[in-house]
Amino acid sequence: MRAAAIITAAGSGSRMEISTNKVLLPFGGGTVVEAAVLPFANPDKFQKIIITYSPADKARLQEVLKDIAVPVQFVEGGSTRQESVYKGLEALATDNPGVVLIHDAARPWLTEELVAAVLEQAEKTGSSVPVVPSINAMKVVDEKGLILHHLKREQTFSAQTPQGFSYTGILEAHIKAGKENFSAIDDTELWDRYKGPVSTIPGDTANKKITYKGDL
Ligand SMILES: C[C@](O)(CO)[C@H](O)COP(=O)(O)O
Repeated sequence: MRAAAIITAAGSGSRMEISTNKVLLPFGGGTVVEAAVLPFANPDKFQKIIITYSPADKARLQEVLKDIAVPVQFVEGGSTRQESVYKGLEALATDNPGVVLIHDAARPWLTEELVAAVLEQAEKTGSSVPVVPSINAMKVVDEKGLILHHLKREQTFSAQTPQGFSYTGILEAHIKAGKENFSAIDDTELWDRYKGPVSTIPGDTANKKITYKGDL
């Protein structure tokens, strides 16, 4: 069974301090979002790509993504990443893919190899997230700015996207979170809370997320 992908492009990019959506900025002869979507444009592996958008960006996103080799569906995002992903999952109900990969449009350095590795692991175990070891010492800090805990570096990792899950499993996790009004940092947190531990695979240090101006 072929998979589906949800690419989250509805963010406001407030930390970038620019008026344009960062995913529409120029990148490698195209735009950031094109580079983030292209590794999924393999019709043998993916049956559909969902792009979640903010209304102001819809026309431009449609224009830059018009030649993708897999059917692309545009779904208006919500006010949070979690809400946007849930809307994307709902939009896949009739396609009912076996596995869905959820990716940030702001990660343009993604490779086809990492997509294939996430897909393979999610098909095997139901969940998959690429992680890279932390390069800095990680601290838990309280609201007064004081360090509460020093985390063991060998046990701290940065979670990347794409994050892959069984479609029915992650949809169920989102529905349960909605009922409990639980908000998560990403989909692995939802999976962990409602389905069980998430399988990690080695990430790619080049697969960075554009968050601040200097990241580009
Ligand atoms: C999902 C994510 O990329 C994992 O590292 C990250 O949480 C997304 O963060 P954003 O601030 O919502 O872009």
